Amino acid sequence: MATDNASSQSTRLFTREEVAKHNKKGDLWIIIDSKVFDVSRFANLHPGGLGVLLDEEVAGQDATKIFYSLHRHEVLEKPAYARLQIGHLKDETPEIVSRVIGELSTVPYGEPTWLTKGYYSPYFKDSHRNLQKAFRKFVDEIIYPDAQMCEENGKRFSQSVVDAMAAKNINAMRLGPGKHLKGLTLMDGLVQPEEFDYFHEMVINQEIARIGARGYGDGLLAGMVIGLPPVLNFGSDELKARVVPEVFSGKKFICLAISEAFAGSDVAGLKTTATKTDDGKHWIVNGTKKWITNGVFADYFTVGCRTDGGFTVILVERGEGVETMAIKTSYSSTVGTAYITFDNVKVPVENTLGPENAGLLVMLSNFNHERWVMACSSIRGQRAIVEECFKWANQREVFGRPLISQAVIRHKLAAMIARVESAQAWLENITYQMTKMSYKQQSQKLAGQIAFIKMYATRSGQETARDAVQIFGGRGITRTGMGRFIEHYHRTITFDSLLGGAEDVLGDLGVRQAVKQMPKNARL
Ligand code: HEM
Repeated sequence: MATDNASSQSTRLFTREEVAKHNKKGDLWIIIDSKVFDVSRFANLHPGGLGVLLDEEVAGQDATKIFYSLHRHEVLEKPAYARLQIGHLKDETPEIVSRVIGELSTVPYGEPTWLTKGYYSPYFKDSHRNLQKAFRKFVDEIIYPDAQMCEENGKRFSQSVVDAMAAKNINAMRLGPGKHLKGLTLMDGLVQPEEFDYFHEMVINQEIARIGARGYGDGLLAGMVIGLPPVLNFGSDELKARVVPEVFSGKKFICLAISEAFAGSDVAGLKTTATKTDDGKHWIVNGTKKWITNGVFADYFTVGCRTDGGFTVILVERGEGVETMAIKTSYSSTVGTAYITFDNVKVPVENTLGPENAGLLVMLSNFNHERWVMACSSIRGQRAIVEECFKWANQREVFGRPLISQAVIRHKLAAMIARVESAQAWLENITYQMTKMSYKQQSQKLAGQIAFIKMYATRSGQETARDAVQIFGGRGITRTGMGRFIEHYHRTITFDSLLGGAEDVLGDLGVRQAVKQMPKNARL
């Protein structure tokens, strides 16, 4: 994503006849979208080989069509390649535009309806639209380049990105509406803390999901999104006053440490223990945790522990007895997914989150919001894949015709569009309900709906991933080039389907919730 810098490279003007004279090894020009490139020296270095550039339909010719069937437009935006442009054709102007930072996509279904020109929505007000506009620019400019780099090199986000987010209080907004926003200037004052609602939060979640870097998306403080709420909602005032500002400002990192090799969705089966010292002033925590997002670099761990009378949540600080090791998963190590061991870790009892032995409640109270956040991101990630497929199907030619002219491809696109549109519409409805309900009402009335939408979002995402690979063919399983976002999505969508509860567990939860509401007198 960048501005169209190639077209400003040179103002030299050529005719097609002039370009055609440069058609041999050592003197080789080509035309791409009315821009003239001198590839004489580059040809030997061309990743696709020299031979293809010497083809009589390419050398000295207009190679626009063939170029775009083999390369993403971003290739021409890379400085190393952009500088091959020596001018452009007289009386012709480029047709293909680069994606401009911060702008909306004009590809059909590339944006949800509320962001598509000519459509309406009852949910989004000016403050949502203003936030979306400013935040998209922020994501394109600051987060996207870092995401692409880190996803590749496996390192965690650059601190400058987190600092920039903190300066606009984006980290605080990711925790949703609530008292924690009081007195903060949100996105340079675009939204007032008291008007910030779940639709604003949806905007933040969905814009971040556009970066096409699933691992980095989780690496960028997903641990805070799930690990800090128990501190905010159940921590003592002293604990909150110390920990929350450190985390919001990006100076310290936090993660949620519940799942273990012994138990995942089955919270009651956890084995990590916390026992009180004789003087009652400390907990001694022992055990292991697995698949902990951001655990590798976390300073704080919101840990689910077995205690004498049940289950208690305790905030453990990195220190003696805490070891974290990176787990290699199928997304990149930029996430900081950890295996954690707690070996006789001494924690002040003041770090207990919520009442002793009421830890299940502490955890459950967070699950709905966490799953809703995941649904927001997953649905937006799915839409980005629909856009990729739509573009590819239009620009790719097979058997002399665009791919989109094949009924089987249109059929796949139809199913993809229907899935993402229905998921987004359902999500907006649930979000609207959330804006009208207290947290308690949400737990009573929306736990099932949220479980279902999370299940539907990730199940439909996996179908879309499979269809997208079929549309892209070999490119859909290749990490670089045309299909790189498809390959990435196909590899990482499985994460969405497991985090926050596996699909079957969520589906079952939703039905069990509904059974509880079943009227006793209902009969066929
Ligand atoms: C300024 C002109 C060009 C530049 C800068 C360029 C650059 C590249 C780059 C960076 C790749 C690696 C794959 C990727 O990152 O997408 C590539 C692959 C390739 N290029 Fe080019 N290219 C140019 C023109 C052409 C033209 C005109 C053809 C016409 C046949 C061509 C044919 C290929 C082929 C066949 C591949 C391999 C594609 C694959 O593995 O799927 N390139 N090119």
